Amino acid sequence: MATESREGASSLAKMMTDKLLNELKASVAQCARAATFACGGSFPIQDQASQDPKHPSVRPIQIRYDNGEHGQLVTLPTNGIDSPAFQQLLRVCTPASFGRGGEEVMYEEYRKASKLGPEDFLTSFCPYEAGIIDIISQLLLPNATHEKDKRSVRAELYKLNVYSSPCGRFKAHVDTPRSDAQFASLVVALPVAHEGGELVVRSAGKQLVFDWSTATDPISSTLKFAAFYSDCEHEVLEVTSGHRVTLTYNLYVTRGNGHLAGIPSGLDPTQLPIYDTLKNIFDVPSCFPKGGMLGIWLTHSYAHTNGEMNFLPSSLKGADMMFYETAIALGLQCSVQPILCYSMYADDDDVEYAQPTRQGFATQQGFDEYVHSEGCVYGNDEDYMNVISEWSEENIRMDSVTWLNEKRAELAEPALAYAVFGNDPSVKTEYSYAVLLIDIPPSHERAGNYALAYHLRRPLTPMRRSRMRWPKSGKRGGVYQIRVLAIPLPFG
Ligand SMILES: O=C(O)CCC(=O)C(=O)O
Ligand SMILES: [Fe+2]
Repeated sequence: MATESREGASSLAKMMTDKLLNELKASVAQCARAATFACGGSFPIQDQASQDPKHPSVRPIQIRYDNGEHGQLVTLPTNGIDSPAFQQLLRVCTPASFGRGGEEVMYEEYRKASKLGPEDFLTSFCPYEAGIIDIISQLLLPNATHEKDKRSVRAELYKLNVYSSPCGRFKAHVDTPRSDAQFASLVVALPVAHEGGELVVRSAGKQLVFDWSTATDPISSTLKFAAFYSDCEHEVLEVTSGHRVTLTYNLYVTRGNGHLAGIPSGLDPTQLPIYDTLKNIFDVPSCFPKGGMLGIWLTHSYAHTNGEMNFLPSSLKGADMMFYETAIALGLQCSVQPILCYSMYADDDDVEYAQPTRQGFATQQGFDEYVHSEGCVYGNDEDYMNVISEWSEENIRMDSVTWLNEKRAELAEPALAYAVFGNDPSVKTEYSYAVLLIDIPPSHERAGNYALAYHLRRPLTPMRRSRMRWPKSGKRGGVYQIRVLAIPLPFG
């Protein structure tokens, strides 16, 4: 009888845990879907720019350039497309290339546009002054509230581009990041009459269309903009009439004091959509009574294998930042870690389908330095396992973590390179994924933690190292300068 009631209680606890975990998984999926990956807006153009926050406007935009003999000035929209100054601007622009496989190529089927580089022109337009950088900071770069060093956005003017009819276009692509600190791109559409040329931005199966055609605004007295994360695919559809003239900016995350962009961090983590769902797990003592580990595969790509530039967790974006903030607000220890999913026993799907964007850095550095400094190479399975295990301080098993979402193969980053010598000598690369691991304390340690934690804005529970040890960074004397936690993929 006693045994029966114990079994009954434990299956009830399991049902409860499953129910709460399913709610949490649905919430994680929902947050990732709803998370912002792009934003945009517009400003009327007036001779006197308005500082009124409810009705902001910008002044006409001046572009100064050199026609080879004299300095020239175009003011938009004042100088229409028939004006000599605008026509000359079109003539001094040169055909725009795009990057493919590490090379700059010209191929009009793919991209038909012309450009001026930032050394070839000056503009009076300033995205900071217009308030655009403030908007981007708030929507695309929320700060972690407990971090001392706040993050800011640095916008760097990249190009003036002209997409003209007929056939002006840029087919679907992902921008090449100019550095590991680049997290997004900004496009500002100048007031020049055109039709077509919509900018389509896609992320995780969702898409946003920014239609800046001036068909409904013939005098085109509006300035429009869009910003999107660097890992978003985007394209410029064909321009069907006129000229679509844009300024593009690369957006970098920098350390700032939180006020550079004029945005005090107004984020209240208890209002985040996932807060209540995660909190439910803690309120129920039968959920993870002895504690546990929750894992979330991060939903954006980060330069997480670059020890110097990754700025994690500060550079977390969108839904990832939301999960991190929520865990911290609940007083939980959590950590962003690279996880090396090595593929010795599993099939190589993850590696084959991965499309890493920063292959050069980690591969070259890892390989060269390993061979030179250690003077040895590895070729058989046993040695391969040695490399992997030397890299990780402690292997944890995948099944010791309760995963709340699926990993996306395209978010893998190259983490480890090594030489294989034999009949067919080659260099192999292993990839890692960035994950957020959240440590759940046993139920008797949980009560009341979150209220105090939210107040203090820092985790209260110490990380229980007996269960999981975090690799130290730069363990291999700076040879790799990246931290790796190796987890064997489950068989099959
Ligand atoms: O002009 C645009 O809207 C986007 C251009 C673009 O994708 C690029 O310059 O990489
Ligand atoms: Fe682009």
